[in-house]
Amino acid sequence: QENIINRVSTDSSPSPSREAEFKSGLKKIILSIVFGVLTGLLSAALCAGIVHCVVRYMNRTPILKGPVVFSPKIAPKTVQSALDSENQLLGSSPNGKYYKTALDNGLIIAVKRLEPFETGSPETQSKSVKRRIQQELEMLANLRHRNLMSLRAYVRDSDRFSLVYDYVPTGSLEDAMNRVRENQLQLSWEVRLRIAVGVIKGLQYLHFSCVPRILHYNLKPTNVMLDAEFEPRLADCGLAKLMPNLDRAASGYSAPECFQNCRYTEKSDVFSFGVILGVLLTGRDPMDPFFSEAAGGGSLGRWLRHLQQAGEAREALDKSILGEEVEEDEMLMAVRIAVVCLSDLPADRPSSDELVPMLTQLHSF
Ligand SMILES: Nc1ncnc2c1ncn2[C@@H]1O[C@H](COP(=O)(O)OP(=O)(O)OP(=O)(O)O)[C@@H](O)[C@H]1O
Repeated sequence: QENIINRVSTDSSPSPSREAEFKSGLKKIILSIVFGVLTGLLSAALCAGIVHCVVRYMNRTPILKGPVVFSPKIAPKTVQSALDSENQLLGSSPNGKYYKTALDNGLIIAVKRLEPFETGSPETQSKSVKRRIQQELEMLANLRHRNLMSLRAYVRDSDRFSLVYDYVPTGSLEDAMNRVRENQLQLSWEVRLRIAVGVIKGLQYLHFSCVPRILHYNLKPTNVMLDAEFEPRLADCGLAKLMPNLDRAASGYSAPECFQNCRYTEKSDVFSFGVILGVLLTGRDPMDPFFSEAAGGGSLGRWLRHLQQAGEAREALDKSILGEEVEEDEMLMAVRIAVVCLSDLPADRPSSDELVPMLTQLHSF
């Protein structure tokens, strides 16, 4: 009987060789499952990547040839022939030139011919630059606001873009202020305030109503067109982004941070607005050598701040707009607004959204 019990007990425990066989089989099964799952995941990721690339390739913006027109009044053929004909130069800068020209149907347009955007670059790189510029221009063409110039059309030559806008016979704020300085034009405080309000409303639209928000990058009186009623319309919105060699240094309208750390925000546009408001109030050109010699000097902003802190802000005002006491109080309040817009630190400047009520409610102070 003891023999039988011994035999049963040795039969029920697996022999060491069978146990090892079992373990190695289990290992193989687990490894096959892990390998299978990994291969499946890798193939799925590869397929997804290929599909993604194909979809992106199919959806990418085609590089367009010939004029792209956003206005029913303009026939593409007439734009090309107008560009090729003799045109009158309106303005010039390192970024490009503005020409006046007439279409076959009599419509007069202003054409900004941007400087070549890239030279000597590899073909693929220049194609991606062209695509990026086209996308930006399509977005700019969708902007609609009474205080913005609308992009009517654009044409791409081999290495440069020409942008078509309405021609504004009354010219820019710079043209108007030059005539004011030469006593050829009188601009009342009421009109100057209307110009300031229109400019800030245009900026507010770019900063707060556009998605993604748009920065002007180059706000100055040559880029503020005035219609016959002196309603301002901002020109060249967002174009500076398309100009890699943008030269702002000499303008007198750029915020200090643009030179110090090349950081441009919507508060940098607000600084430029502050200079424009200062120009409207004082009648002076910010590049006037007067500012390098003036007390507290160096710039229009520092001079205004110095006079305001000394309680002498009235001294800064353009003599040709002084008159009624109520209006002068508004002007003095506007000097304070200009000074805060011209703060050295962007965070100390108000936003364009805050400035609209500040300026439109000046009458109620
Ligand atoms: N749509 C327009 N209608 C009439 N005149 C225009 C128009 N656009 C521009 N101008 C004229 O062109 C001038 C501006 O030219 P331009 O933009 O080349 O100079 P800028 O503003 O100094 O340069 P940038 O904007 O490239 O820094 C304006 O002062 C105005 O006289």
